[in-house]
Amino acid sequence: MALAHMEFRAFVQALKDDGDIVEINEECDPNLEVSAIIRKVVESDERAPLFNKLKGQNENGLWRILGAPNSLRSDPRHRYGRLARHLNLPPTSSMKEILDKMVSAKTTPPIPPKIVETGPCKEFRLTSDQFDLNQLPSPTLHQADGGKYVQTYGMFIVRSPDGKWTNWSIARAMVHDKNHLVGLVMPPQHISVIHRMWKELGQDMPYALAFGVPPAAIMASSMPLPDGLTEAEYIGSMVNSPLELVKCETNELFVPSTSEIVFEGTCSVTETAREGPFGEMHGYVFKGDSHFMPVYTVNMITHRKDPIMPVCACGRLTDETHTMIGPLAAAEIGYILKSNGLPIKEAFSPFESQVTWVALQVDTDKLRAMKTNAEAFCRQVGDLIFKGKPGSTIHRLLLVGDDIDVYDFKEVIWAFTTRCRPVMDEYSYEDVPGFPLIPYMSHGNGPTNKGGKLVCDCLLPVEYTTGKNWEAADFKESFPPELQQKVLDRWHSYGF
Ligand SMILES: Cc1cc2c3c(c1C)C(C)(C)C[C@@H](O)N3c1c(nc(O)[nH]c1=O)N2C[C@H](O)[C@H](O)[C@H](O)COP(=O)(O)O
Ligand SMILES: [K+]
Repeated sequence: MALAHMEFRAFVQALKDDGDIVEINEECDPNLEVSAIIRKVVESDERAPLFNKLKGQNENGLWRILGAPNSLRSDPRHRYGRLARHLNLPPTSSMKEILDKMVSAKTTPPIPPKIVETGPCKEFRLTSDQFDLNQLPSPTLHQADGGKYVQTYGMFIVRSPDGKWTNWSIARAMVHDKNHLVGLVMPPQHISVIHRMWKELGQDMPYALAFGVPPAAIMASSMPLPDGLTEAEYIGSMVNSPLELVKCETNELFVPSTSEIVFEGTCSVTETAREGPFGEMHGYVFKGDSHFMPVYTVNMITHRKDPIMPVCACGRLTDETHTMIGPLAAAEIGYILKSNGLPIKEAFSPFESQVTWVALQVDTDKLRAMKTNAEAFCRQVGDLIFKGKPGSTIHRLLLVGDDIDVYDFKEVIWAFTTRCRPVMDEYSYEDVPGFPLIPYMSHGNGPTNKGGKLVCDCLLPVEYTTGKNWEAADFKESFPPELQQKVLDRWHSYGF
């Protein structure tokens, strides 16, 4: 068996070994029952449900479902254990260690994938007359959804027409009919950039949609890595070994050879169909709210025996859209600011902000050495992030001092509510791309795709000049260390 971060089935086994899976062997209905269970799981950080028996499963077990593949564990010591298992890190890893791992390949040479002749994903092949996506256990995830969202944790593989850039990313897609999907393809995402390249050529875009890919790959698929970067070689470098890919049957693309399930086909550059609504990452389904999006033809399905389809039943906290989209964007944002010489130490997207904020911990010694001022510094940060793609899903950047742990929301919200004077300490951005999935954008008062962003200065003026001139009125800062130690040592003998 391969290592968990390199093969999905090994990953599922690792979760079982961690006692982090509940196997459900009684038949469940992919129409709402499965996602109701997953929703209850992710709203209570329960163990991940593996549905072994589903209505509509075919004679080769196509397919089972693993819900909540990358959500949180309730034990605080292993809170991010499922994410850690995606990256071959210890289950006790912190979010900082996980995100540091995700940016580690920025400074190591890419390791191109290795092409292999065949692999487990080729055990079964179904041509389009041999399957019906409506008969297979495609799940309906929220009762007001516009369709069966079969694609929520698979990896789209698309390549520029000149073959130079292969992009791996997650984007949602629902069943359109027995052999078609319709999916969200929206700017500035790379799948949309590459789709437009094919559209200019007047040719439909070949794609592969691989489900149950190496966990390290699905993490990078959800990260806004630079334009033109081929995730396969970034991941190879990150895990320090080449990914093994095998060629598709019906086009020139390559998929991870151990993928559980692979859909192959072309994405139309002319034909669109109604897509959505979908219970999305900010926790809302707006009834009847659909838009015309590109139609994907599924020409072939290949799969392993008894394959497992990973499913993210997204919505309110805390699921994969929160543990991945915000934090991975924060990792990229932090990297961009540091590589532009700005004194940023840590970057994180708090779940409690529904991952619409990124908190940036500032090295205030370095800040003071810059002899800058609040407006200039905040504008420098905002211009770098809000005008670029990695910041596209983020609407508030909070600058906080060295004493604030950005991975702890209690710390972030304390600094925000006490050090950032509303309006005066906030720098607005209206002439930048906005994130249309946030309800105050899609169903708000202003333009859907533009503006609504702020840089919030949660640094007090002294932090720019002479440094922190206060003590926190708390146990840690308002008592001499020896007294703190004495109290801790005697805590039980006092009677607590
Ligand atoms: C982890 C994860 C990420 C995403 C999504 C989901 C999950 C679970 C869905 C559950 C399917 C919900 C949907 O909102 N979804 C999604 C999406 N980006 C889109 O353009 N469209 C989408 O429908 N991302 C985020 C993208 O994956 C990242 O922004 C990534 O950076 C994109 O890659 P690239 O274009 O930067 O290469
Ligand atoms: K990506």
